[in-house]
Amino acid sequence: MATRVRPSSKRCAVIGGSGFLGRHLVERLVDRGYTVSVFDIRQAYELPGVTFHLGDLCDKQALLSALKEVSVVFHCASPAPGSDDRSLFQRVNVDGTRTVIQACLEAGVQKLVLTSSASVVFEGTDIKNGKEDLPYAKKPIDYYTATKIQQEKLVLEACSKEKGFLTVAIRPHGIFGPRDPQLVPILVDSARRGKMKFIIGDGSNLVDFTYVENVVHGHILAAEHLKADSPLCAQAYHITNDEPVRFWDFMSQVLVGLGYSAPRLHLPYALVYGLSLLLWLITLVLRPLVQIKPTFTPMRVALAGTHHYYSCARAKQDLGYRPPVSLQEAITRTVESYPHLRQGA
Ligand SMILES: NC(=O)c1ccc[n+]([C@@H]2O[C@H](COP(=O)([O-])OP(=O)(O)OC[C@H]3O[C@@H](n4cnc5c(N)ncnc54)[C@H](O)[C@@H]3O)[C@@H](O)[C@H]2O)c1
Ligand SMILES: CC(C)=CCC[C@@H](C)[C@H]1CC[C@H]2C3=C(CC[C@]12C)[C@@]1(C)CC[C@H](O)[C@@H](C(=O)O)[C@@H]1CC3
Repeated sequence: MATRVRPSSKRCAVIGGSGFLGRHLVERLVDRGYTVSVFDIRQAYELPGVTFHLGDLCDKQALLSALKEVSVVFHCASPAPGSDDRSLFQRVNVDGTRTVIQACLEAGVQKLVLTSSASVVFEGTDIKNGKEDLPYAKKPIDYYTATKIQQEKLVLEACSKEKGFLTVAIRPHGIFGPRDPQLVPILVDSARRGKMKFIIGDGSNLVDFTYVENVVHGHILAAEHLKADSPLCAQAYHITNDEPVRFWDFMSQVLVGLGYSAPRLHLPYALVYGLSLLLWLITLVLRPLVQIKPTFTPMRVALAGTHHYYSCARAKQDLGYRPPVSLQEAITRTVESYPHLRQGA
């Protein structure tokens, strides 16, 4: 009978390790002495000591070959949140996560750390200092959020001390930093097309934007503190910068830092939200004839015009989490990392 080699606790796999968060996580894990395997549908870079396994996480056999002798799995793969492909979200975030859990159990993985999202409780209305015990959104604002909820439930329900398989979910919010393909590039694209002149609402709404290295720190703390006798088992943790900021001040700082004008004119929130819903309906009706990708989707407008910031007290207490990089330092580093997106570049 073959004996299963006990995996080293420093051998881990990052599913989605070619992505924005995944790559930062891989780099930090390597710095901390972990042996890292990346599993992704694409290879975005090379790094000494990191092995790449190309495959779709819905394919259990492909996953199994990447998880050999791995003790910790970080699952941070997802289709891009801006997509409106409902079946893709269902296939990857829900069915695929079931496959990831199954593969982890078969491969003898001991810990699974899921990158969830604070948006799992967001329904488009204000959240102020939200704690992890807020109920999941009953009317999720888009397919991305709906499937992130199902994904988180699957992973937390799979936690089993009897099976020696422990799970935890990290809920970051508004991740930004160098190489982010979303926030800064979409913002700059909107500014270049003259769409960033307006502030949606009165501009006083507070939100969390979280520096990518702080999010990585939260993931690694969670993996290292997750033990059978710890309070982490089957729990979700908000990881934020712990410095809520006015949405429009943050956007303005990034824009001005890159040489663009800050938005100044105010538009009523209800009007812009209504228009974004109307536009979304029109794009749905016209989809068989023409593909339109609106900049101001109902989700983005809701995020831009409401309060949504979260307490990370639970992470502070159970993980000893403190954000290593302050918001100001994070904005400076981020702006400096995008010379190609500067005005006139
Ligand atoms: N960016 C944010 O603001 C934010 C905030 C909260 C939570 N999250 C979560 O963090 C995680 C990482 O987000 P990101 O911003 O780095 O996204 P990203 O798009 O940069 O990375 C996702 C990675 O997953 C891979 N992937 C997608 N489908 C796959 C599949 N079927 N099989 C294998 N790999 C697949 C992609 O190729 C990509 O490399 C996601 O789970 C996302 O829901 C992101
Ligand atoms: C309306 C406007 C000014 C648009 C430009 C910036 C947006 C592209 C950007 C602002 C807040 C961002 C955000 C996300 C995507 C990009 C933004 C809408 C997420 C929806 C990405 C997916 C994550 O899970 C969400 C989270 O909970 O952290 C993000 C929330 C903030």
